Amino acid sequence: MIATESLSKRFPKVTALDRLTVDIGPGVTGLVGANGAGKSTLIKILLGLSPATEGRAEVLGLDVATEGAAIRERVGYMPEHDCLPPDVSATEFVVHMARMSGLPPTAARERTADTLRHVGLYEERYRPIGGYSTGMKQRVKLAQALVHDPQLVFLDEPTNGLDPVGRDEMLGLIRRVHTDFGISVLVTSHLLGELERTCDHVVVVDGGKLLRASSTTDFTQTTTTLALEVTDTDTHPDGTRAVRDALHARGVTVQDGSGLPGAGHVLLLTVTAEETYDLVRDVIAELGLGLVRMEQRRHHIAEVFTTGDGQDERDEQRKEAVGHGG
Ligand SMILES: Nc1ncnc2c1ncn2[C@@H]1O[C@H](COP(=O)(O)OP(=O)(O)OP(=O)(O)O)[C@@H](O)[C@H]1O
Repeated sequence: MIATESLSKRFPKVTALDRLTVDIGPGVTGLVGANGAGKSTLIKILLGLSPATEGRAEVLGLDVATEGAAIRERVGYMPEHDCLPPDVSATEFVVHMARMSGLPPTAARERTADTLRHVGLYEERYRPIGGYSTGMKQRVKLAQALVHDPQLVFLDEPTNGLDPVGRDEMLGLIRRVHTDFGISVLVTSHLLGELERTCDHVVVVDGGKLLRASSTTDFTQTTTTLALEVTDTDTHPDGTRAVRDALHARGVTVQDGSGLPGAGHVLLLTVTAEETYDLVRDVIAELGLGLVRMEQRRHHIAEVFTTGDGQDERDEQRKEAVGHGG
């Protein structure tokens, strides 16, 4: 759906995108990064609204440098900032946007009614937008991005300004944009946890650079830690040590987790493949020990942000994003 190759955007004082190469397929993809990471800049380049300084990019096989208009016909865009006229109703506004994208009057009205219903605006749709809550405004912005039945939508921070309930509702809507209509979605957020729940794929950018791109399950599975606690027996008075030695002998790296508060005799091991679980089960059975606890500590995407040098000015934002995202 989207392919970029060494894409850079330099402003006089800042490099917003730095040789970004990424491929994004169909489905719901999250573009994650702290404020200023370059997400909005990337979206504007992909829509053909802002030229890249270097590199190239394609959206739906169309070149962003030369085919911006064709891209915007096929792609919906929900901008980050409030851009709605306060004195017209949602219906009037969305019909207008549908007409702007080339739909004839009747089709524009029908599509508007369907789309507003889909995003959860009913009677309120006839009232002026100026009196809407933030959540309702976000829904109108989403509706105008969908009304011309695009193949792909770019949603820039759609949960901004929403309370937790509003956020969950918006994330549910975004999921349904794909499942109900087959429209692929690129959604940005600085809140990592919410994209982890909503997206099939996640692309993480930091300081304009690609930090990581993979499926959401890869993100979480490859970093799963297993906490393990076993009983002691007469044969193995220190069951924890026996398991650790046996797992070591089979090439599994095990850490002693007993230093952790309240952890007791706990071993921590990194699960790299499905077979690790079988191996653990076999080792415990062979030693004749009882299993007290086997618990997954699922790591979050947020952790990709904690592996850097931890020194630059983006740190505070990362921490904030991690804190809100879990
Ligand atoms: N028109 C511009 N002129 C100069 N600098 C810009 C311009 N647009 C963006 N930038 C800078 O480029 C960097 C990336 O900005 P961008 O808006 O793409 O980030 P973002 O990840 O979308 O964050 P946010 O969610 O805060 O918008 C920032 O340092 C920003 O200040």
